[in-house]
Amino acid sequence: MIIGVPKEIKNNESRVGMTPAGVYELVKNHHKVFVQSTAGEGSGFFDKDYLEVGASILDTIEEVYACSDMIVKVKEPVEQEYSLVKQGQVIFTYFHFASSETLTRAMLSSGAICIAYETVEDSDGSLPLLTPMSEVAGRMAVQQGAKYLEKPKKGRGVLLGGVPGVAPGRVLVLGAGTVGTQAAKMAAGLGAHVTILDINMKRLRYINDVMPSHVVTEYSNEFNIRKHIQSHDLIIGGVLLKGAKAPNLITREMLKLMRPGTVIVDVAVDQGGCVETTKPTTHEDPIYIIDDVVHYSVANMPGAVPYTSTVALTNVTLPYVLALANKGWYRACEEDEALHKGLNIIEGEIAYSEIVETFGWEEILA
Ligand SMILES: NC(=O)C1=CN([C@@H]2O[C@H](COP(=O)(O)OP(=O)(O)OC[C@H]3O[C@@H](n4cnc5c(N)ncnc54)[C@H](O)[C@@H]3O)[C@@H](O)[C@H]2O)C=CC1
Ligand SMILES: CC(=O)C(=O)O
Ligand SMILES: [Mg+2]
Repeated sequence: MIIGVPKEIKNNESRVGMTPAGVYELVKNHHKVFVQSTAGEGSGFFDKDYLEVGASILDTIEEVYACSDMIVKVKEPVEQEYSLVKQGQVIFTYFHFASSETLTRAMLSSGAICIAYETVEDSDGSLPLLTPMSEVAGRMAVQQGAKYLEKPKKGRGVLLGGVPGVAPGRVLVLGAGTVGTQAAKMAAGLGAHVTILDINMKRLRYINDVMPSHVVTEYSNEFNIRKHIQSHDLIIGGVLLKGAKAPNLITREMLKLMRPGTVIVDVAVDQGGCVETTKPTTHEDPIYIIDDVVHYSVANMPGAVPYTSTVALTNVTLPYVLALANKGWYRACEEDEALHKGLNIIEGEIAYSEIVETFGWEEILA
């Protein structure tokens, strides 16, 4: 098979879909790999590193898409790439379709096979290709939140750890999954008081067992959310309904309950966000303010730490890339239930029911 690795063109996205280690394995399995020139530079992998393990380097993104049976990348294709995607081509990447009807329609009309990292699902319900990036984003959420709580950044002017004689800052985490757990761990490490909410009691029991006593679990309901947003300095959104639009746990009207300078980091933005006023932002221009509440909602947070993120991501994607290349997408998905769940669009038809429900469409499921 011919596999293409384009350079990411989303704002400040410096990750790359494959490292030289991945090329090495594919070439060993008799596949041909085309990497766009400088695609790996932002993550510390140079053209010569790819050439050494048998890749060919192409100058333009057009050439990479044109010659490849399968494209392996990181983020969803952006508008400039829509017309490059070919009928029958496999695109293996994050898509987050539920957050963009435009992207969904573009991929439907391309005739490609879209396999989404974020919906590949193991039999225990875990999401092996989302987890490492959620680990990065959950940890980063506290770093970013702490920064925007500073007064010159428009925050309340609260130091999360506090100091002797002054109470620490308060962090409210919505969702006790991967993002939420990592965020709680980092915030607790800084000395902040943490409240974490979920509707899954198993997750709350786990958090209660492993975290220090200044991380407090509570059930997620509107009453508790309304209460806590009034007294917390930093709110981190890490809620997920797999493949679907995230629920709006904080409505526009609830912003008025918060103190001026409260910071919301809505990590769930890539699935539409769990705050009604969330809209996607970029690393270049990451925040906006509504009702004196600072909103940070960058949809590709791990893109800012590509040295860590590229390796963490490609560690887990490579076995699937190899299976898709060795067996072809149909057999690879037929033989692996986890990968099968990654199928979102197959040659013009939707294969993941939550997308249909999100947009209220009546297309027949593939
Ligand atoms: N912005 C970015 O750069 C990134 C965003 N993400 C996104 O972060 C989100 C969370 O991802 P993960 O932590 O991996 O998901 P996860 O599936 O591990 O955790 C989600 C949690 O939300 C909980 N939940 C569902 N409904 C809830 C409610 N009403 N109240 C409270 N909790 C509720 C679930 O029970 C689950 O524990 C996803 O949308 C993911 O795509 C992940 C990585 C990077
Ligand atoms: C998961 C995701 O959206 C990201 O890593 O950018
Ligand atoms: Mg207010």
